[in-house]
This record gives sequence, structure tokens and C-alpha cells, in this order.
Amino acid sequence: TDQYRVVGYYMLGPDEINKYPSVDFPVSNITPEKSNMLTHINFAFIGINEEGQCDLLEGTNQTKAADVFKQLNTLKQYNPKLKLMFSVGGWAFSNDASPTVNRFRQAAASDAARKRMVSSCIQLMKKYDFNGIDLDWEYPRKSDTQNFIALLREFRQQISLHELQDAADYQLTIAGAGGAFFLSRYYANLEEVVAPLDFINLMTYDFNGPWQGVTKTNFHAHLFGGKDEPKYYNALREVIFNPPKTWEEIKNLFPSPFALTTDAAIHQHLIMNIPKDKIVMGVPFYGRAFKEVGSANNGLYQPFNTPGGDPYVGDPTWLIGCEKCIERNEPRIATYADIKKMLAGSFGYQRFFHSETKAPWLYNANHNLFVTYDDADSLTIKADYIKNNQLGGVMFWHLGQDDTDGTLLRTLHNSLKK
Ligand SMILES: CC1=[NH+][C@H]2[C@@H](O1)O[C@H](CO)[C@@H](O)[C@@H]2O
Repeated sequence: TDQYRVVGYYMLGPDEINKYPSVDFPVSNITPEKSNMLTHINFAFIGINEEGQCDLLEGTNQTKAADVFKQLNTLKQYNPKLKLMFSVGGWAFSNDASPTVNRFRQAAASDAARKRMVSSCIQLMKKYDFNGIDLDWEYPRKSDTQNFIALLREFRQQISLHELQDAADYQLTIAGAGGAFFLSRYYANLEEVVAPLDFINLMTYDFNGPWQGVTKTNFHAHLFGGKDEPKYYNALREVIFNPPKTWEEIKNLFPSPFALTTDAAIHQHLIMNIPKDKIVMGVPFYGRAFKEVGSANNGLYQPFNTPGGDPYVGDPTWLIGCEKCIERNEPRIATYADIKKMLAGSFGYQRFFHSETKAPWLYNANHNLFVTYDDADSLTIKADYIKNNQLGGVMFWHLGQDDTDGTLLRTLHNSLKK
């Protein structure tokens, strides 16, 4: 491609759509200038209805949604090359414990179901003048992999047909695992998964958070590993390859324990012959916060005590200076806009930068708070990495979490000029 892809997720839940435009980040915040910094806007999320078809999420007012999609389309007047994608699924809709995960599994489970889902997604895409589909199933199980590949092939087949009919360029992408644990589910068939896609958005974030298996604070989206960071067992060692790999090969390819990082995920894709320009690095426009963090090492790699449930249950006020966290009832996630305010206020946050991993973090010694996030410094370094490795571009979650000026998007745009 003649330019690096810059893929921004635009997140509006059903409640926000139904009260649109009185939301935190209406489409009007995507200025002409920002529109020209993006190659793709992925609308998050649409779902799969009980009939196994692509559809708005339950409870979404159709007229209001149509208005949002229309407004997104007006951005094409500023950037005629802008591609609008419907992103299907997302964590809440499609994780293993989600009440709706079986809709994904069933939609992929037979030829008839796949044809039905794919044709409905394409119909919806064309109804709203969108330009592609981004599948965000988090994640197909190992036993779903063949069905998942067949679904992607069905998408590619039907999209190619419509491209011919409409003389259009429609796109097919997925949001893929950034961590070895979920990646191991389909890693043996990675080439077949990626082959039908225009590119794959790697969700190279959420490496660490207050959830099961994490006992010390660590970065959630660092580029490189730290020699002293808590390491993880490399689940890719369990993958059964065809043809099989020797144990020696496995040990060389998948060091274990290893540092769960952005670089590791990209490397794991490159060694499976995924074309470089199909690999799009995901970056977060949000941070993850931990409370009751010891002050040694300025809170880095320290024990913490923070509820891990999903959704959050408990006191939403402990992330000092993050007012919006209270509104959202989620003190464990601060947007970049929140973090700028937390740093600007005299709440006691101090910013540190880890030269080895290229990751910033905040520590608040008065309140024992640790926040891991990305800022202009770390994103500039990630953009250099994308250029140095000739990757396909950058994806970020999500547009509404940037500051008003769009500092992070501008940083990525300015750093990724070809
Ligand atoms: C594209 C994408 N899908 C997932 C993932 O990014 O991480 C987000 C933040 O954890 C989560 O909210 C979202 O559902």
C-alpha cells in the first residue's frame, strides 16, 4: 500500500447511540484534519442476532444508528479514501463467558450458517455505505478454528463478488490476539486465518491488568520486554503443528518463560510467514490502573490489590483525578484524556519512562496508584518500529479516548509518513 494504515476504532454502545449526539465523543469530534490522518474507521460494535445475521446490537435504535452511520460517511468528503468498517463482536459480545458467544460459534459452524451470516453482513455494510467488515471474535476456540477459517473464506468469496459487481474496494480484516495465550488457539493455522484478509489488527495491549494470573503491576502494552519483568509461560509451545515441529525447533521458536510484549506478538506472526504489510500493530489510547501498589521501584513490578471482575464491582472513585472513571464506573481504565488531566492536576502523580521497554507509567505515592499507558513518546517509538519492520500500519483503541486535540492520532500520523 502507498501509505501505512491508520485504523481507529469508533466506539458507541447502544445506550450512546440512543441518546446521540449527547455523548462524550460524537462524530463531529472527528474533524476534517483527523479524518485525513485515518485510513480506516472501525465502528464498534455490531453483533450477530438470534437469526445468525449481522445486526445492530440489541436495544439499538435503528434510526439513531442510521444517523451516526450517515455522519461517519460525511467524513469521506474530507478524506475520499477513508474506509468505514463494521466491527463485529468485541470482547463483551464474544468472549468465552459472554451470553452471546454461541452466536459467533454457530454462525461459523456450517456452510449454510456461514453463507447466511456473510450475506447479511455485506447487506448491512452496503445499506450504510460502509466499506468492509472487521471480525472481532475474542476468540475462536481451537475447535472453532476450521469453522473460523471457512467463515473468513466465505467473506472473501462474497466480498470479491460484490467488488466486481459494484466496481468497489471492500475490505476484510480481523482483530487478532496480541497475547500468546489466546493466539495459541489458532496459531497452528495462522497462515490460513490471515490469507483471506486484507490485513490483521493485532490487539497488542491488555498484556497485564488486575485479572487472574497477574500478581504484579506491569505494562499493558509495552513494545519490548524488561529483563526484570514478570515472565509468562509460552503457550505457543503447546501448539500442534502440521507438519509437526521437533521439540528442539519448538524450544527455539518459543522461548519460555518470556515477556508478553508487542514485539513478541509481531515476531510470533513474522515467523509464521505472515506478510509484513498485513500486520497492523494495535496500540491503546487508554491506560490500566492498579490500586494498593507498593512504592518500591516507583510501583513497577509490585504487588497490588485491585478487583479483577468484569464488569467492575466496587468503589469507582479510587483513581484520584479521573472524574470520568466514576461516571463510567470503571476506575481501572483511564483514557489518555483522563491521564493528561490526572497529570496536570496536583493529585500527586509522577510520570516515569522505562528506557528498556519504551513504556511510560504513572505512580502516585500518596495513594499507592500505578497506571500503565501509551503517550506521544512511546507511540513515536512504536511508529519507528512499524517503519523499521515495514509493517502494514497501526490500529488503535479507540478514537474517543484521545485528548481533544487528537494528540495521539496526530503523533501516529506524523510519525508514519511514507
Ligand atoms: C478491537 C478491540 N476489541 C476489544 C479490544 O480491542 O480491547 C478493548 C479494550 O480492552 C475491548 O474493549 C474491545 O472489546
